[in-house]
Amino acid sequence: MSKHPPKEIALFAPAVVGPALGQSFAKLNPLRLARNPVIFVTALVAVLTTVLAIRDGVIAAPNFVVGAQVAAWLWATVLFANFAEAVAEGRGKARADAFRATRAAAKAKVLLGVGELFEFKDAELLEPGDVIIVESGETIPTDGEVIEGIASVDESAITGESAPVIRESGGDRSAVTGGTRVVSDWIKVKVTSRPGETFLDRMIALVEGAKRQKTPNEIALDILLAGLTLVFLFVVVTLPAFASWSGTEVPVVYLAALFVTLIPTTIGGLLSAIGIAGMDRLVKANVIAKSGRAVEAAGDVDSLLIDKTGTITFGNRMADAFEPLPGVAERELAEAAFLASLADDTPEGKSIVELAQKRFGFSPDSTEAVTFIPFSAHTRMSGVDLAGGGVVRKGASDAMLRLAGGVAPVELDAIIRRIAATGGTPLVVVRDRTLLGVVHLKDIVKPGIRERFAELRRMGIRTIMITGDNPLTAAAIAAEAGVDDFLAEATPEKKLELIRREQAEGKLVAMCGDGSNDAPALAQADIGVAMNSGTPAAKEAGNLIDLDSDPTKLIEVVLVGKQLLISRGALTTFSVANDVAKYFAILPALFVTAYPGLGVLDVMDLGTPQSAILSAIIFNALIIVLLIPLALKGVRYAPASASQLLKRNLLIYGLGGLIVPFVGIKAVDIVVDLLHLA
Ligand SMILES: Nc1ncnc2c1ncn2[C@@H]1O[C@H](COP(=O)(O)OP(=O)(O)OP(=O)(O)O)[C@@H](O)[C@H]1O
Ligand SMILES: [K+]
Ligand SMILES: [Mg+2]
Repeated sequence: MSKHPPKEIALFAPAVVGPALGQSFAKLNPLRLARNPVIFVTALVAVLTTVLAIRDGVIAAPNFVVGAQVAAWLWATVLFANFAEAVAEGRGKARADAFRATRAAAKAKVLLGVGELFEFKDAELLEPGDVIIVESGETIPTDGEVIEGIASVDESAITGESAPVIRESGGDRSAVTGGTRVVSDWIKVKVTSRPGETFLDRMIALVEGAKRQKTPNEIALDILLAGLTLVFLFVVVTLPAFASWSGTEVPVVYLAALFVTLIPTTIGGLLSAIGIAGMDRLVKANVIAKSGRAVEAAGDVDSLLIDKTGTITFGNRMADAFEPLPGVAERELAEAAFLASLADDTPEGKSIVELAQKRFGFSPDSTEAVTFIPFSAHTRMSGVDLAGGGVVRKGASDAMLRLAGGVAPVELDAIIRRIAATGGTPLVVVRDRTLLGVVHLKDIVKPGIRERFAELRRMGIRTIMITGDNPLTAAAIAAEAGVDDFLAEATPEKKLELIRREQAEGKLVAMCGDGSNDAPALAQADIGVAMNSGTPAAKEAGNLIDLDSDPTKLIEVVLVGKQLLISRGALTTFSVANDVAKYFAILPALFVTAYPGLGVLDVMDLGTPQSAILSAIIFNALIIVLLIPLALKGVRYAPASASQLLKRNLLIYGLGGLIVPFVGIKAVDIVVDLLHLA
């Protein structure tokens, strides 16, 4: 049964915390520490203070007791930062382990190309191009494309969704994933993945964060934090000169403590945990991100391109009626539509065949030898060339009018308008350049979609519906769904062009899609969400994959991205603001003998200079641990404009960051005093 990873992994689940504690020490490896400049510098200072403490111990200097404690707390600071990252990674690892357990070490039935003859082969030895047969009850051994047959497939091992899905040849539901199970019927599958490179393999690596790269934003923030560190280094190394000029001598360990409290250790320690947690939140929403960059970009998206059919509408467009032009019998129209759909394995084509059979009892075998012209999103039509020279086509009205070489007769126009006004798709049927009439394909706007678009508008995101349908149908659906704009009669080229145009205006564009036709647009978009049910080409081109194949998921992806950016901003603000209190703690402690006037800075009225320094360094370490839950869960986010959010966060995290340490350091100082630590 389903071993899908649990959705909720408790923040400090023992299975995560245990290994994370070990990892905190493993991450002391200088090569790993060096990835994080602020924490690396903190570790260097910890080494320095440790050496000084040993020296002071040997010569029994009076500074020893405080110095040794400072060194210990500096190591704790580094370990806490490592722990934050390890906990964030641990949640991903726990999910990856659950996925790993579903990997089947099955035997595959490889067809030999002669009838139904097959031989058994180890699943790990399957090569792209092999054709396998998978029958009811069997696990699909690797990724592939259905080339024959139709089956319901239980994908719960990967998606956690228990309802089986249909997988069939042709169309956009032909991709199957290794590790899922056929629950009825059979399918012939052409293998598309190399051993070890299946979707499940890659998903495990992504969820685990094994190849996590820093995003450009993270690198930029790292550079900024490193710059701040350098500035404070300069400040601190010049202090002894001032001090000696005024006749005070400041012990090096105090300077070291001051330095570490001043540099942005809080955000430095939590930065990578915030990024990992963002990707983990997406996994929880059943979306796999191929890069952290895609998640961040989602948070900044300006325009959202959304397919009409199947995304805004339910998309199982079904033929509902044959509407002939005056002078054409309904049966004649139905027969032409039937012929033009015989080899059309799109849902639209199949439904036309069904309707024609139901109404007029046509049978597929009675047809003359024919050449089939499959549907393509470029031509927006499909049909047959009959052996006797007849040409039958059905398709979008503009395409059919071009084919028939004329303008629409008023009667045709009236039918098209009537169908389009209800949001239906009119398919015009032409036989030998004669317009016969229209097939009415029905579609329904999904309930609740309007509210979701309203939510996006509140976030300042523009929604654009794209469809291959005619402008009238598009306008009807657009109005009903409440999108901001639409592009009708779209071909894959026009989609691509629209994305490029938006990007040229400096906008960040997101889109989702499932068909091979969508692959170029998915690749061009800044955020391309591919449906898991889609074609392998689409999944390859997207930078996010939605395991539930729910196109409205884009909205959640945007929310997670926004929350990631806002969490990082809020914690950076907090981190910088939070250092201010430390000047008030440490500066008076260092210089109050030389400059008694500095005593006014000691607003916290701390016990002794030593306890002040120790309290500041202890608080500086503890705040990292205290903020881990916030870094992992993310700052609360409700749709609002950027300026509202900025105001709110400056108030909470800026002001909070200023005030909290005054209270915190004072509290630690009281404890330090009580325990006579300094
Ligand atoms: N099987 C088919 N045979 C002939 N014409 C079709 C068929 N399916 C769709 N069409 C016509 O081609 C047009 C384009 O179809 P396409 O699938 O590219 O876009 P769409 O489904 O209308 O919109 P979306 O981009 O939202 O999926 C349709 O609007 C319809 O008029
Ligand atoms: K600090
Ligand atoms: Mg379509």
